[in-house]
Amino acid sequence: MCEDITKIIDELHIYEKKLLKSLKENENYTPEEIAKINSMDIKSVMSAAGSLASKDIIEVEKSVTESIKLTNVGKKYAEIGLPERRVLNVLIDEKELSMKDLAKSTGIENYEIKIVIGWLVRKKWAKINKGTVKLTDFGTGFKDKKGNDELLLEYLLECIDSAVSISDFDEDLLEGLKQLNDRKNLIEVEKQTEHSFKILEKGLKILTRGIIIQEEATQLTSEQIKTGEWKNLKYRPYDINAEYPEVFPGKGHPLRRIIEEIREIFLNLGFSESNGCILESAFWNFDSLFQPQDHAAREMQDTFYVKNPISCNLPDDVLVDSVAKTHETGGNTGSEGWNYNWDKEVAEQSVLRTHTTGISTRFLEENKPPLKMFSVGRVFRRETITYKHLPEFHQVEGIVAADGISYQNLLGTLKEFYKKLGFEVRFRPAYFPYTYLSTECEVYLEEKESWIELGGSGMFRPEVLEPLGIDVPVLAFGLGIERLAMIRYDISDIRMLYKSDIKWLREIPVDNGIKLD
Ligand SMILES: N[C@@H](Cc1ccccc1)C(=O)O
Repeated sequence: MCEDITKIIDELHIYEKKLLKSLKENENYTPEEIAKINSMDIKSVMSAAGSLASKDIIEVEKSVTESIKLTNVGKKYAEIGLPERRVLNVLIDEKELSMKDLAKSTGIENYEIKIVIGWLVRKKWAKINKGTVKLTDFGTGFKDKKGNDELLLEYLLECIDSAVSISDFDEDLLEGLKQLNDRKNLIEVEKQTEHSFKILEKGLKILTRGIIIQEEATQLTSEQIKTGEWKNLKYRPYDINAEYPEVFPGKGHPLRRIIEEIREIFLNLGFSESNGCILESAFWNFDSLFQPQDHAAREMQDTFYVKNPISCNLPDDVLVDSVAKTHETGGNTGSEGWNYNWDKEVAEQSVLRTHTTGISTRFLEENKPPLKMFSVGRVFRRETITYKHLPEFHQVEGIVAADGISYQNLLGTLKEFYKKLGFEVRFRPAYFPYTYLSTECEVYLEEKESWIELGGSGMFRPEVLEPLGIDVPVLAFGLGIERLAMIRYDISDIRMLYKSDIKWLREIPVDNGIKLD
C-alpha cells in the first residue's frame, strides 16, 4: 500500500500536484481560485482535476445554478407597466372602448393590442361586446391589486442588473415565474455550472506523505546553458496526448489540384499545352469537326448560343469552303459528305463551347505534324443539374498527329494517362461524327459496382483532317475531369466541387487526395 502511494505520487503531473497542494490549504477553493494561485489556466485545472478524480484521489462536484434576469423589454414593462395594466387603467376611466381606440389611448401597437385583449379575456379581466372592450368585475378588482406578473416584474426590477438565483424563489414566485416565462421576451434564464472539489481518502494519504513540486523546465535560456544549470533542471516530458489547436493549412481546391496533376502528366509525356476561348464559333465547335448543321447536339436544348456577340468571324475562305464542300459532298475525302446545303451563317453563330475539341482542330490548322498537344478547359452544356451532371465542367483534350499513329496508340495513351492518375479503365465502342474508330473509356466504381463513363476518343476522320491540310493519322480524346475528382475525393455529388463547403475543403488531405491508409 505504502509503495503504491509513493508510486502514485511519482506519477502525478505537476498540475495535479499543484491542485492537490492548493486543496490542502483550503478545500473550498474554486477552480478559478486554484488557477489564479498557481498561474494555470482554467482548462488545465479542470483536466488535472478530472485526472485526479479518475484515480479516486479527489471528487469533483458539479452544481448548476439557474438565475434569471429581466430582458430589455422586461425592464421597459417593469417601468411603464405591463400592457394589460395600461389597458386596465384606461378602461377603468373610460368604461368601454373599441380596440382601435384602446390602441390609441394606450400607445400600444395595433398588432399587440389584439394579443393583450386576448390575454385579458382569457384571464376573465375583460370581455368583448359588439366590438367594444369592457372590464369584468373580476378585472376591476385589479384596480388596486397587482397581478402575479406585475409583482414578479417589480421584484426583478429591484435587482435590475444582477441576476437572481432561482433557488431564492418561494413556490408562489416560482409558479408566477413559469407564467412570466411563457411570455417569452420578458426574462432570460441563465445557467451557471460550478465545480467544487473534495479530497478523498487516497488524496489525504498522498498529502500526509507530502508532495514536492519541482518546477519543470519547458524552455531553456542561454544563461542556463552557459552556467551548466541545465544539468540539474527537471524537464517536463512531452505529452503527445495533450490537446492542440487544429490547424488548417492553405491548399489548392481539389478540382484545381487534379487539373494540375493532369497537366503534369501530359507535360511529362511530352505534350505541348494549348488553350482556346470559352466563346467559340459554331464553325470551330461543330463544323470543323464534320458535325452536320442539323445535328442534335447543335439544338438549343443542348448548346448555349450567345447573343452578344451574336456571330463570330470565320477563318480564311479556303478553309471555310473546303469544310463546306466536305459537309455537302465529301470534297476530296472520298466520302459522300452529309448531302445538304451548308450554311455559312449557321457556322458563324457564337456558342459557349460544348467541348474542347475545337481547340484541337484549331491547333491542327496552325501546326504541322508530328505533334502532341493537350489542353484543359471549361465547357458548357444545357444539362439539368443533378448529382452527376453540371451545365459547366472541365475537359482535358488531346491529340497526337504523326505518321504511323494508330488506334492502338490511342488506347495505349489513354491507359497510360489513367494509370498515372491511379485509375484502371476499359474501352467501349462509341460514335462521334468526327472520329472513326471511336471509343468511350469507363472506370469501375467498386462502391457502386458499376462502370462510369469518363470521356470519348477516336481517330479523327479524313473529313476532319483533309480541309485542315493534315495527311497523317491523328488520335484525339476529350475526357471529363469533374468525375475523376469525384472518385478521387470520394464524393457522391458533383455539386460538392462547386460549393464553398469549408468543412469538406478543410478535411480533404493536403496531399493530392491519395489516401495514406
Ligand atoms: N468531344 C467529345 C470527346 C471526344 C474528343 C475527341 C475525339 C472523340 C471524342 C465529348 O465531348 O464527349
